[in-house]
Amino acid sequence: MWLLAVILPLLRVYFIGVKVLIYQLLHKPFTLPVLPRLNGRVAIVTGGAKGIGYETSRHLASLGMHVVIAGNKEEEGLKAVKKIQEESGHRKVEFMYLDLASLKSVRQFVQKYKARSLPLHTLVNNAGVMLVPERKTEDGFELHFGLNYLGHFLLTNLLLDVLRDSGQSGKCSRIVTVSSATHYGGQLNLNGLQGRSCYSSHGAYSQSKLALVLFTYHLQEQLWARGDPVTANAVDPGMVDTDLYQNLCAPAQLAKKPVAKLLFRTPAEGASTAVYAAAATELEGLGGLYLYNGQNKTSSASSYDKQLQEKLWTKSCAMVLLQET
Ligand SMILES: NC(=O)c1ccc[n+]([C@@H]2O[C@H](COP(=O)([O-])OP(=O)(O)OC[C@H]3O[C@@H](n4cnc5c(N)ncnc54)[C@H](O)[C@@H]3O)[C@@H](O)[C@H]2O)c1
Repeated sequence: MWLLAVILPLLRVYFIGVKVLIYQLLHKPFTLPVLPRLNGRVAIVTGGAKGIGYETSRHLASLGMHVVIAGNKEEEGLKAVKKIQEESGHRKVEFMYLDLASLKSVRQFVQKYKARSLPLHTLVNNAGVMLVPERKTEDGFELHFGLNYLGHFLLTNLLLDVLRDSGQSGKCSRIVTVSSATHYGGQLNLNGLQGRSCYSSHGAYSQSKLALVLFTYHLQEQLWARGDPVTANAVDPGMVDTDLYQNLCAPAQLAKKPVAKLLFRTPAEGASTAVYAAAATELEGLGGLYLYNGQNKTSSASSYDKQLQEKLWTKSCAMVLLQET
């Protein structure tokens, strides 16, 4: 039983990792097309202070966007802001505190943001943690599920009215959610979402990334049904050399270093699909996509299961105490 619950998710994640690395060995990183200027438009990038999020923030700022880096490490966030401002000469970059592992913090962030009466044209749900030993969020949820998925679920829902009001036909607001190839190995355990009897950090991470894809597709259906000028897409950055791998065990860390040098994407390359989803003209009005290396790909079979999407949505609303619409 333990073997199945712990070893199988680990093997699945490593198998997927090897497949991604082979792909990256054989394919060049995606090159961004020329993107339009986005002066006057506002973006929030969660976890935008480092790694893929930092590169996403930097690129969106270079297109003229007002970028709000939302994160739980103030010093790191302010440093990132300064660096982007100095490099680009673009002043409209700022940090706002947001701890996605706390539903209270998510609500406070949204309250503060709304009090400023700023519009919101792009929300990049990027922040995440991976392979963390068993831990719970402030609200008692398994950490990967609570932070990577539920925090973003609540954040997006609370910001939907601003996104809706800021979008218009032909110029939709955009929600870009960073998932991962590990979602292909993810299994959503609706009866044990808050943790498993045998904890697997690999299973927990994959589950949270699958939940993000299910959420994106269901959200897009709702947006279309209401005729809202907002689109929602999921992106997969590939395997990227960032601090996300800090929780790998020591031997895996050692093995990762040379492999990462050769085969991992740089954070800027990893960010390119998120930037593409956030800004590309050819994606105007398109939603419910799973973008990888700049292309629309098929996500896992279970991510298209409409019943599962609905059940997850209903359960998530109950978990974050949000009234279902
Ligand atoms: N690096 C990869 O190979 C890879 C592959 C697939 C998907 N991803 C996804 O890309 C996203 C970015 O990861 P990365 O590789 O840049 O890692 P990273 O560790 O460099 O960045 C993660 C960011 O999330 C933020 N964060 C963590 N906990 C938070 C919290 N409680 N509240 C708010 N922010 C928090 C961190 O401060 C950091 O800015 C993640 O969602 C990750 O799952 C990464």
